[in-house]
Amino acid sequence: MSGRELDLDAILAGADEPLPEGHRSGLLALVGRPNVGKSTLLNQMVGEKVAIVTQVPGTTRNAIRGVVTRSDAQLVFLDTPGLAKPRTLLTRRLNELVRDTWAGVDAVCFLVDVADGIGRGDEFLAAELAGIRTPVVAVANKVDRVRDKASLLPRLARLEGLLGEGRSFADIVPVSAETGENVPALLDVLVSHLPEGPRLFGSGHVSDQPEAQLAAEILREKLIRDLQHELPHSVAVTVDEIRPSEEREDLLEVDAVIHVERDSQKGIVIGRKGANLKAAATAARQELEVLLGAKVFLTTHVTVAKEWQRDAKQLGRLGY
Ligand SMILES: Nc1nc2c(ncn2[C@@H]2O[C@H](COP(=O)(O)OP(=O)(O)OP(=O)(O)O)[C@@H](O)[C@H]2O)c(=O)[nH]1
Repeated sequence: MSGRELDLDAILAGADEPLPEGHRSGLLALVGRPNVGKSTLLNQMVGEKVAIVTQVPGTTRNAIRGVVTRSDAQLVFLDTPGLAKPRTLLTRRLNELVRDTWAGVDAVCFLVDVADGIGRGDEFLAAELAGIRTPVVAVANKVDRVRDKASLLPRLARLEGLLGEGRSFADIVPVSAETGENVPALLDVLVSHLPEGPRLFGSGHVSDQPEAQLAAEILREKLIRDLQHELPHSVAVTVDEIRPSEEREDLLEVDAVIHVERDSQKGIVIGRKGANLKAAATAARQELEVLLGAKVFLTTHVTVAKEWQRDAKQLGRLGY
């Protein structure tokens, strides 16, 4: 009968999996001029656990390009669009959004092609990256194509100075995305720049709209964080879709349903004068705006799941 019941189980099972102490997680922006090897690197990093995912149709600009889940860490890679020449008000605004994303992620992974050499496209991006506080890890890709290994050192030295005076890369890691050489070391370096925290995605479940799933998990994490003493794990969150607002082009609408098991838990989730729910929803919205690169309008609805599941007639009326 109700697929909804199964969904809840899957979400709760994934989110409750025990994680080792010191587990890290975070968002990373993958930045680099066209053809430097971003897709190749991502495929190499995610390996079999690949979760290359489609973009939310509409105004979402930061697609989740891949999720790397290890036993000790989870890395969520965002692909931000390229910066355009700031000729019009629109391109200026769009560039601002890209910069906001770079500022809001935990680390930026900046790829260059050391075989081809560093060019004006890289310099342009580096100048933009120099203005943010987020740690930037420079990845010198395509080392397999540099035949004369002695020439690698001056190339890396040039890369080192690229951010300009007073600003340096958090790390510089030479790799070959094609052969996989040194890619495990790069992953370790990236993980070292992430904060401690639980997985953003449950264990391997990636839906056909992973941004919606991630939105649900972010809100659940905020609720659990605030209410863990009163509400041990008996809360699930579902988001069916993220859709562009019909009224405002730059706005995404997210409707979240919070499922609890008992009426008493509903009161706890909502809190006095709605304070608990408001605090969790605000924190979740702020994180989602970074993730999706757009303004987010988040609505929440709390429902007592057990009662729904028991009442077959009611479920029928609701279309389950
Ligand atoms: N030899 C070699 N080739 C590579 C390496 N990484 C990527 N390539 C090749 O470089 C080309 C571009 O790689 P992509 O991964 O598509 O580059 P991208 O940065 O995702 O490109 P855009 O989607 O245009 O931004 C492809 O032909 C890859 O096979 C590498 O480490 N060594």
